[in-house]
Amino acid sequence: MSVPALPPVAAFARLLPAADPAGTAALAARSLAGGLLPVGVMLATGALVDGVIRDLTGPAHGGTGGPGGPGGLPGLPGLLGAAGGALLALGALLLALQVAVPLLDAGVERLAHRVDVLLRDRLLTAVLTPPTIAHLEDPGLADELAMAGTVGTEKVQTPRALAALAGVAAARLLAVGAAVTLAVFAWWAPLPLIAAWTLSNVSYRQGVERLITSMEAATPGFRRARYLGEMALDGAAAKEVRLFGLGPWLAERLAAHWRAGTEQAWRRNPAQQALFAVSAAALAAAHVGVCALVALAAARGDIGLGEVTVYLQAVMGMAGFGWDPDAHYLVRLGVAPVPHTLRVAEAARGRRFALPGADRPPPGLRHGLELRAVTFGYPGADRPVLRGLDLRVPAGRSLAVVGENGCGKTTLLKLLCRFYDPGEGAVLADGTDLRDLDPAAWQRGIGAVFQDFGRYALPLRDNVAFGSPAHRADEAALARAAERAGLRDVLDGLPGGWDAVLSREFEGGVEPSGGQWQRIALARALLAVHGGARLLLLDEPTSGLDVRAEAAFYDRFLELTRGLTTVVVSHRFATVRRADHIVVLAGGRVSEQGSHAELVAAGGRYAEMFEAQAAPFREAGRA
Ligand SMILES: Nc1ncnc2c1ncn2[C@@H]1O[C@H](COP(=O)(O)OP(=O)(O)OP(=O)(O)O)[C@@H](O)[C@H]1O
Repeated sequence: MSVPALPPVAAFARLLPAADPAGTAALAARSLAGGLLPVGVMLATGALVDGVIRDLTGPAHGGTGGPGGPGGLPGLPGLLGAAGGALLALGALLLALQVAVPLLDAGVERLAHRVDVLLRDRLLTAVLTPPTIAHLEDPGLADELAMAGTVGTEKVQTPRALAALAGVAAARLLAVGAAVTLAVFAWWAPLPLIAAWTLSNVSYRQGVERLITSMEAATPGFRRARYLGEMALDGAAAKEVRLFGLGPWLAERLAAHWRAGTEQAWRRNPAQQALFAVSAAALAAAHVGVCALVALAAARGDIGLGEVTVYLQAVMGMAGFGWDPDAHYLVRLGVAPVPHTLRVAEAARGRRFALPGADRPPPGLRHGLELRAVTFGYPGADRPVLRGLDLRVPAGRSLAVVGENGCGKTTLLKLLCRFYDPGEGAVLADGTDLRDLDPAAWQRGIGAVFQDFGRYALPLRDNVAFGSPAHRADEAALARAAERAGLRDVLDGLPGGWDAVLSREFEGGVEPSGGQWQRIALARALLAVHGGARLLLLDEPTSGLDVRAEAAFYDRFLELTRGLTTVVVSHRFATVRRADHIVVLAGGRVSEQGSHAELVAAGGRYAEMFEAQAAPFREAGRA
């Protein structure tokens, strides 16, 4: 089922009651008050003018002749005079406008924030829902996500849009009241004004729609521009930007992307300009015509001054049928992201929320893992990375995967995590296809250190405890994970200990070195194991470690992985050779497998790679 393609304003309006029923009622009341009270003000002004004239001209002219008119007890209007009654009514209406509207505005503002939260929540749920991550690498989704938060270069502000919407709704209501009032003068009098305002609406609406559509079409370019802008600010890129003199290139590319994105949006549109001119002429003619008729009727004595006042105000009030450039633009801009959010949410609907809850026990792994005839290619790629791969990973044993750059080692680990599903074949855990398991529970049962592991600008405690949030306060478990990951020295040197924030971007924060970060990631994976994970995945776990730390790691490799089903990807044979079983990946399949000794003896690709790494050390030893 697809999202019914409601116009953006309608789609937005439909969300309001779900976000905050009371706030929606406040919005409706605010619109009613803002629309109807001014109609009352308009009528009361007419009555006031009439009243003043009657009071001044006395009973002979049909007036009350002032307070306590002739004969009998005066009523309140009598006491005050006709003008006094109208003045009272006018005062009451103006007071109501002054008090009710700001009061209701508070409710509207709360509604705006709740809608914001609702939209964000839907987006977040939609993005986190799939257990796999392929969707996050889809440029189409990245564009939708960008448009769900911004229109072109403008960040969307729901509160401003909603306040503008209340204003537009009130203006429309006032316009209806004004049209009805003017129809009392002549039933057809509102018609030319409605027609002219509608024409002007069309011309403005076309312009804004064109602007928003072209801004949306330019989103991929704006995303690139934003990326370049972030590059200029990003600490990691800052070094190379300076070293390689990339500044002018960055500035030029950034400007080019902005230009390309905005050019289309602001291009002149002669058809729209012509429509705009015609609507302006129609508006002028309609106003002059209707006002002239009102004046003529007054000159003939058909209507009094009070009526003239009311009808002229009604003519002005009918502007609410037209286009308020500021308010309408704000509304349209504010609701523009809604269809994108709904589309992203719709695409994810029906799949259960997949974030593994920390309280959910990870499943055991008793027999092991198997990849059966797995063929897998990344979405959009023209060639598969893995082609009919068969591989067994016995439970409780360690498996090392080696192979040339780009042969698919990391991809294999990602399939084991079910970040992607294979195109053909299956990944099985204890004989069950991963697709038939609860993805959240499965992922919860894995401790992993990827090459691009997370470096969180948070306290060290959180950086490690993310592996098993249930053990966040378990000092002994944290200390053991730190110890086993070789983090003890790092910890001793940190001024804040476990509470030191790992980023110089925050006051008092520290910046760990590359190798220290790697040990932190390892500690996190080991804490996950402590929390019950039964599968440990290590992707180049020692690439950032110094010689001593690396030696300590592989000395402890057997201890770290004992009893655990472990898959380690590494180019370092010092680590690889300690695994129970080793496979060489080539051409998307396992090309060789066995123990280190068996593979060296076989004299194949593994032996070649091992020799290439060992030879320089042997020669250095001889020298
Ligand atoms: N997210 C992705 N989307 C598209 N292609 C990808 C993605 N990740 C990796 N690839 C491609 O898949 C192939 C295998 O990548 P993978 O990272 O699995 O190789 P690897 O054996 O781990 O390499 P290395 O030894 O360099 O770490 C490469 O050609 C790579 O370009």
